[in-house]
Amino acid sequence: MGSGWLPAVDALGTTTAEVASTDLPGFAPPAVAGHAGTIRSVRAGELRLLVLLGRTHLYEDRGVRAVAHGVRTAAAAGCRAVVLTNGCGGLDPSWTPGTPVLISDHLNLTATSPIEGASFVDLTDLYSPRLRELCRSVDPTLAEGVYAQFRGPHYETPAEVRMAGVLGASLVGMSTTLEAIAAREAQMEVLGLSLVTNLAAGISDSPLNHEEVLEAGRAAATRMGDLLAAVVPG
Ligand SMILES: Nc1nc2[nH]c(I)nc2c(=O)[nH]1
Repeated sequence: MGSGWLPAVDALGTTTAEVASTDLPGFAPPAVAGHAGTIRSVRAGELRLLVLLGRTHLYEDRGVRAVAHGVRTAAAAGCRAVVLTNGCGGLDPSWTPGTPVLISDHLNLTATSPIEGASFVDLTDLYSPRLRELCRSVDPTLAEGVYAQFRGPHYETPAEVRMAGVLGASLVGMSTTLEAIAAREAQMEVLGLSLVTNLAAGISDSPLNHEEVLEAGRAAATRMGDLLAAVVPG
């Protein structure tokens, strides 16, 4: 989860332990001082969850291993499924800020991969049809979209957003696809959940304001927590 999702975690269950991710080997220090990532063990009914708050983005130039490290740590700890959440830009004008969208597939526009060596991982149905159906059984109004990851940290130009649309994307972000690939390589079941916090560049004629983007994410995180809390026991 991005760090803005903290309100959602409390809706998931009872935190039974928490560590700073930098207390564990391999986790990069926070990109923004004072925003250290944490890893929580949360009991949600019969389930034990690991909630990783904060992620390493590719644009931090710490390498792809750092980007995939959180997912790989969860897999090593025995997690069999991962829910990847993000804030992103939307290409559908009806997706107002705060709209949750299930990720049905992705376009990895980063020109890189977390997989090293001749490991030809199949990515068919990477975003679990079973988990997406479970989400829709909780909220039938949930939209679905294809998520395109750009390297960032700059936002896309309107022309790049149009390009992503031509390629079939309806969500643009700077995370998630590399973590999803690493999760599939670790044979985890993957659910991707985007929170549209802004209309992608050029979709509306107002310029992007990162503070407004972050505020929309915080405002919607609680609602996302209710959805995750309804889905997770499944
Ligand atoms: N690439 C990209 N990433 C984002 N993250 C958020 I929040 N909004 C955006 C966006 O419009 N484009």
